[in-house]
Amino acid sequence: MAAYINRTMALGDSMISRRKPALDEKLSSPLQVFGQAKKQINGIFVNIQDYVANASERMTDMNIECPDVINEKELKSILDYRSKVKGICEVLTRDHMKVAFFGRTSNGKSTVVNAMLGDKVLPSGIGHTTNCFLQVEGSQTGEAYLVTEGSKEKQNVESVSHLAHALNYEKQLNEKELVHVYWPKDKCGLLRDDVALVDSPGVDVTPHLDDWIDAHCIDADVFVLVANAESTLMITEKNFFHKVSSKLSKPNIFILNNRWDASANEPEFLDQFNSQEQVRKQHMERATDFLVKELKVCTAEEAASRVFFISAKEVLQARVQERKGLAPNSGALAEGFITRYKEFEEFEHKFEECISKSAIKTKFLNHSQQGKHLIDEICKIMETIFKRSLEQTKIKGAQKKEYQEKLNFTNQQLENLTNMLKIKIRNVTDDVEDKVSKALNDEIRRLYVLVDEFNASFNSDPFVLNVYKKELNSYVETGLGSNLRARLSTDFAMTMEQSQKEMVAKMSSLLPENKRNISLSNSKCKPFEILYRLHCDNLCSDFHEDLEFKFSWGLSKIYRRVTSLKIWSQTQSRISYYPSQNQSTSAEGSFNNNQSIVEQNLPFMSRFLGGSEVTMIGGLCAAGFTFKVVGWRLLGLSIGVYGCLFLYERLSWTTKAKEREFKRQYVEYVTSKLRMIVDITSANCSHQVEQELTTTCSQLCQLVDESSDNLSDQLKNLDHELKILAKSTEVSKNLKNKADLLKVDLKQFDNTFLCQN
Ligand SMILES: Nc1nc2c(ncn2[C@@H]2O[C@H](COP(=O)(O)OP(=O)(O)OP(=O)(O)O)[C@@H](O)[C@H]2O)c(=O)[nH]1
Repeated sequence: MAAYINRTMALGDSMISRRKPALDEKLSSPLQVFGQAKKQINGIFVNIQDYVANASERMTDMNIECPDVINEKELKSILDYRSKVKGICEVLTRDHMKVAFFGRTSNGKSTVVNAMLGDKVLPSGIGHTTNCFLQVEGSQTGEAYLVTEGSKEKQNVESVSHLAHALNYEKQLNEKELVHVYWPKDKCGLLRDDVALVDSPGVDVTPHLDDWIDAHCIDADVFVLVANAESTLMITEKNFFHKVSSKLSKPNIFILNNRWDASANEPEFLDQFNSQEQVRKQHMERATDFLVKELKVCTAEEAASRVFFISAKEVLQARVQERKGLAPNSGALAEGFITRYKEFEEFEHKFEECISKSAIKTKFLNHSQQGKHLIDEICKIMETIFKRSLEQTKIKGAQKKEYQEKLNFTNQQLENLTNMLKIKIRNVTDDVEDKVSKALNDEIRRLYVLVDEFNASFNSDPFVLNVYKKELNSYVETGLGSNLRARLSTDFAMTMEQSQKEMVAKMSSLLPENKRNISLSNSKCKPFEILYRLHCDNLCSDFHEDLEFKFSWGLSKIYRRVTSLKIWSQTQSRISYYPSQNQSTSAEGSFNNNQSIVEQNLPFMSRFLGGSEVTMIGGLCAAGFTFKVVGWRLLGLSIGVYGCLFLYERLSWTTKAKEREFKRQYVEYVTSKLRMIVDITSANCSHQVEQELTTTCSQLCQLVDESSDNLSDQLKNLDHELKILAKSTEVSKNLKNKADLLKVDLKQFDNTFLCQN
């Protein structure tokens, strides 16, 4: 992102340093206008190239970071513009003004080129000397050399004779081929100002005029027809320019009537000054007609400044003299030399004006239009990206607001629901505790029925009895458990299911729609069931049965009964006195309580009465003896009946009776123990329910938390995307503004260099 910002700043800086096109008023030659225009459009295109390179980099980053804003097609267009601009820049650096010289052989084309260059650069002479196209242009290195077509080899050229020799050596050169002659720029003003001069073979020596035009004339800014003033315009010359004008729209054509010195020195003209004027007038009319009426390349007024009567030979000689430091007219002056020289200079001036204007138009108008079109296209893309960024910012902003509100609402609702569910869970667990407590008390009361139904074989042998006790414990535990389940499971399962459904319904309203189909992990396998952990083995670990025979009419028993009746009546009176304290105690419970009081006092009584049944019988015998005096018969009968009773009970003390007695003691013991754990068991069951419901609640809360976390993550992503969108909005806006500035530069260039021409 930092690189992204740096590049934005770099682009800003580069745009600040852009140059404003303006025409320098102090130019010495019209050719320099072309140079200035070239420099300025080059500068503009360098800025466009920087701009497109920066835009490409930024759009590539944007395409990666925010593909919704710029699509592949737009990115490709911008990337393609880089090569287009590069191509234009390359063409711009190569752009120069080009003038091509045509005419019949020996009309003096090479001499005219040399005269314009002010030096004997190209070979000239009688007969067909130029056998291919020769383009003279400025050498960047300051050296003189030539390069033949299709070759990159530089052949050094030291002088014109050397060049002629080199060209002769290349005899195999085709007349259509082009040889580039690079001549030091400092030796010639024209070359300094980017003018390339193209000499050609005579138009009368080739049948391939069309090929010539296609190969060498299409990009020429000015054509110079070098005619021979000693003769009239020939059909071959006219023919050639007809072809040129049919292929190019209004080519700039100059007609030079060369060898005007020779015409002036013709014997018949020497005494007839007027005749020379007539010849000039005749040439002028024919040339004007040719340009205006036949070729239709200019108006009659313009034609007056397109036809000249010169002597290239004289101008060349004068300029070579001047170059040598001699006076240009140091030799014998031919008649009318000054006038012809001045006319040549006038031609040069008109030519410079014409080629500069023409070249600016032909070379730079196209580039400027291409540049404007390209900038327009980029502007459109930037505008689209800007609009899309704003649109996306709006959408994402609204989305962010919606998510934020949703998150706040979810958190608030989650807090409210959690509090509500806590209360709900507390109510359910309280209810469960009450129901379990009630059901367990009921089962304890009905314990004797359960124990009575246990029908494993009983044996009073201690070892077997231990096994019997274990089995009975297990049986009671299972029986109690299944009875409790039968009474409570359906009710609890329904309560749990209803509570869980209620929780799910409430919590799912806080979840996204696609996640509302909740399946709880704790309700997957089987319905919830409470475990009643009674642990009868532990409860009865201290249980010790008493299976010794006890005579029911023994003295200790009688005493026990009497005492228990007395205590029972006392307890009853206490119950009636404190009824509220004993409301929950049943009659059976009171009885058991009384019994336990009796049992507490039993050891003392037993000691007092002799400790055993046998002792008591002995006591009775002693008492009978006392009653001997009362009557043996009555005493004997009583003893007999008492003995029979004892015998009957002793004989009735069978295994079955022991089993009954064992079960009675067991029920009595287990009942007391179970009553002690009623509260713990019911609390334990309610705790299981609470745990189950709390687990459900926390699972649901976790789901809601996950969805809240998702929302938070989405909010973070949205924040990030909004930051990128803000950048893309800023970047596209900046790039569009900068493209507008470049467009202004191009328009200003057009106004300065193209519209005024
Ligand atoms: N008197 C006179 N002779 C000229 C003038 N210009 C050229 N010549 C001579 O005409 C002959 C041919 O000149 P070139 O410059 O070689 O003619 P060209 O048209 O280039 O001929 P090719 O290259 O063969 O097509 C040379 O001997 C020149 O010196 C001129 O203005 N006056």
